[in-house]
Amino acid sequence: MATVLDDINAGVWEDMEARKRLVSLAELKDLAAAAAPARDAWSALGGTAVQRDQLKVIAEIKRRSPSKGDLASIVDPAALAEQYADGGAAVISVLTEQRRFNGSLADLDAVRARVDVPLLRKDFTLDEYQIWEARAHGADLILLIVASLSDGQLRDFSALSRELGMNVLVETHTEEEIERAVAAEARIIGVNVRNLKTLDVDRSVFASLAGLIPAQALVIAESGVRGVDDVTHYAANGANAILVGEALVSDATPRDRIAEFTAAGAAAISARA
Ligand SMILES: O=P(O)(O)OC[C@@H](O)[C@@H](O)c1c[nH]c2ccccc12
Repeated sequence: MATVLDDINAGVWEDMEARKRLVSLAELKDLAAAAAPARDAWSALGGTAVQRDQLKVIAEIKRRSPSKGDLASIVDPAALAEQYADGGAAVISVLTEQRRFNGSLADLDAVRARVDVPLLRKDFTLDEYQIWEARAHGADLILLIVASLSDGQLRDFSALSRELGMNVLVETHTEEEIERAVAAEARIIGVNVRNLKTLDVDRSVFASLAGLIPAQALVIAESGVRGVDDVTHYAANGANAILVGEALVSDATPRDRIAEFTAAGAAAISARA
């Protein structure tokens, strides 16, 4: 039976085929070559040992989702990004998937023009075309979802991203997916507590899997942050960073929320040490 993820990926392919007819790979490569060099998301996320006592926040710009429906209209994504940056977000995630999340590359362009923090192009990466596209539009970090890719694709897509100066966030949801991420030499590994095949959220998945990730890698807790209790829970169980969407886009003062999450995370990490 087709999963939710299969359906999303099918739409992503169709939309990408349409974009390929408008912008050739050769044109994208020229745009990527002309873009300012990628920013260092690894360092921003505290990849250097010194900063591992902090909890970094990856703040996401997300209008809607298949699980929650409409979350926020976000007429001015750049203004939201500015609030995220002011609040101390280490990285800003911009959802560019159109059909289910109502995002676009135009959102990425608008955010890139406004803020200096590293940007994650958040999409369902299925083809190298999207990696060139990400770089051409100013992304510094891309998402690879293990459940959607073969081992060969994981390795090839990671290698291309690195050649373009970008980092890769490799997303997992099971023990086997973590093994595959590690085998592909992923340095930034996310555990999504939302199962993309069913959309069920189970926050306990993070605590049961985070310990399987090698110490050199950065561990990102993805999804399900409602407030400081969830932040504390993820930080206490080994997160170096959290990826937060809904709680920030539906908050009147996302800037303050990020500062609050950062403080709660640091407190939980010092209690764990
Ligand atoms: O809104 P939340 O529950 O804070 O979740 C954010 C982020 O983790 C979620 O948007 C996400 C995680 N992995 C993804 C892959 C594709 C699209 C979206 C996602």
